[in-house]
Amino acid sequence: MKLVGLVGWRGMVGSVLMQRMQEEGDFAHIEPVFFSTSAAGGKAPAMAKKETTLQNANDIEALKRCDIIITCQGGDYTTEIFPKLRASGWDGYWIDAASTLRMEDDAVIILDPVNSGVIRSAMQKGVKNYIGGNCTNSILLMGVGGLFREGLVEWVSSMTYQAASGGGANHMRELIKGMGIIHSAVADELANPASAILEIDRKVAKTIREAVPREFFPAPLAGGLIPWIDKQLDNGQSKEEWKGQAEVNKILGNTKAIPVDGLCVRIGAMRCHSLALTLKLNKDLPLSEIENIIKSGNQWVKWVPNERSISEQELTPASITGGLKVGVGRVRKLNMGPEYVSAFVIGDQLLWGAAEPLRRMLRIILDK
Ligand SMILES: NC(=O)C1=CN([C@@H]2O[C@H](COP(=O)(O)OP(=O)(O)OC[C@H]3O[C@@H](n4cnc5c(N)ncnc54)[C@H](OP(=O)(O)O)[C@@H]3O)[C@@H](O)[C@H]2O)C=CC1
Ligand SMILES: N[C@@H](CC(=O)OP(=O)(O)O)C(=O)O
Repeated sequence: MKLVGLVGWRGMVGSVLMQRMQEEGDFAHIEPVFFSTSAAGGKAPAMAKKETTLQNANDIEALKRCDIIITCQGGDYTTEIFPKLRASGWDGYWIDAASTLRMEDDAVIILDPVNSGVIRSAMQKGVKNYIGGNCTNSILLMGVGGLFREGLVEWVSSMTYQAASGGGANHMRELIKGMGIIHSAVADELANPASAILEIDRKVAKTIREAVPREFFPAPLAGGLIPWIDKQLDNGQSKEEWKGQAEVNKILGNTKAIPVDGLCVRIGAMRCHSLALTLKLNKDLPLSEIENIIKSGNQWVKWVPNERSISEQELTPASITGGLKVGVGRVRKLNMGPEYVSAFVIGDQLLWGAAEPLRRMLRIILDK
């Protein structure tokens, strides 16, 4: 059995990964070795088999024993450890959730329901570095990958609504704390149906400005939004916006880049990212054909007809969170012309956006 090193397993992405690996029986096919940057020598989690002690995640010799390493420890860890590990002569498979290596020539961005051809051809060529994509891009392609597969997309504008979980566990906690603080500020007035709504609104606005915590987010997210995600680039894009075109085209293995651009916005959802898309197709296709192509993208597409009631119920974080289905709806022709099509895509960013492609890559390697 292959020795598989697991680094970052107790973090937020890592915990979702462990949960999914248990659900899918992945541990039956591997000999796991659990690593930690903070608790080496401690007890490994219950999924451990022979190796029940936590190994030091910074110990190159310990890592070198592994045939495959999966890490969700983050970009700093990858930057520090990966070059040393390769320099030591380690030739195993490196599967990583962090963005550090995504755009390297010797790395493939993994999203096998969309790019299994790219992955398999890289494996044949001996590529050993397989990196999970940015959550927003993975959800975009899980949703409307069928249109890209058919070569129909001339360009796409992607306006995003991204959940707090994209920042990490502390960001999710800050969002909930903020919601509680806002409620507490007007709990008495809310309990009284006769209280004046403008007074409630005044108190809420003051609370959002002055009392909602902003230790992790740069501005209050509860009751608000933040129209910037990640670093600022010289061309005015945020780094998150830049990743759209760079990663989507790399995932698809395109030689000629399809333009992908838009604004990325943080909203007060917990772990579902949503995207409002404008797609310019290179043909005027009937909507029924567009629907069939989108549905044929992969088995996780949850098609939602463009009708009010079902869209309100099914294309929401409440409906999508915690599951692998990626909702696609609001598909219609836009006033700009018959080739311009809208779509709303929504997915759990910790599943397809982070953990799921990693465990599926492990199975691809094990099955090869
Ligand atoms: N959040 C997201 O949406 C996405 C994240 N990623 C990538 O995954 C990486 C990991 O993200 P994420 O899982 O959110 O990071 P976390 O901060 O939740 O976890 C990272 C590590 O922090 C350490 N840690 C310290 N304190 C705690 C604690 N109280 N509970 C759990 N772990 C703790 C753990 O390492 P140890 O056990 O060694 O101490 C853990 O493995 C990111 O840096 C990013 O590169 C990729 C796609 C999406
Ligand atoms: N930046 C994403 C989450 C993330 O970790 O992305 P990446 O893996 O590209 O750094 C968000 O905030 O929603």
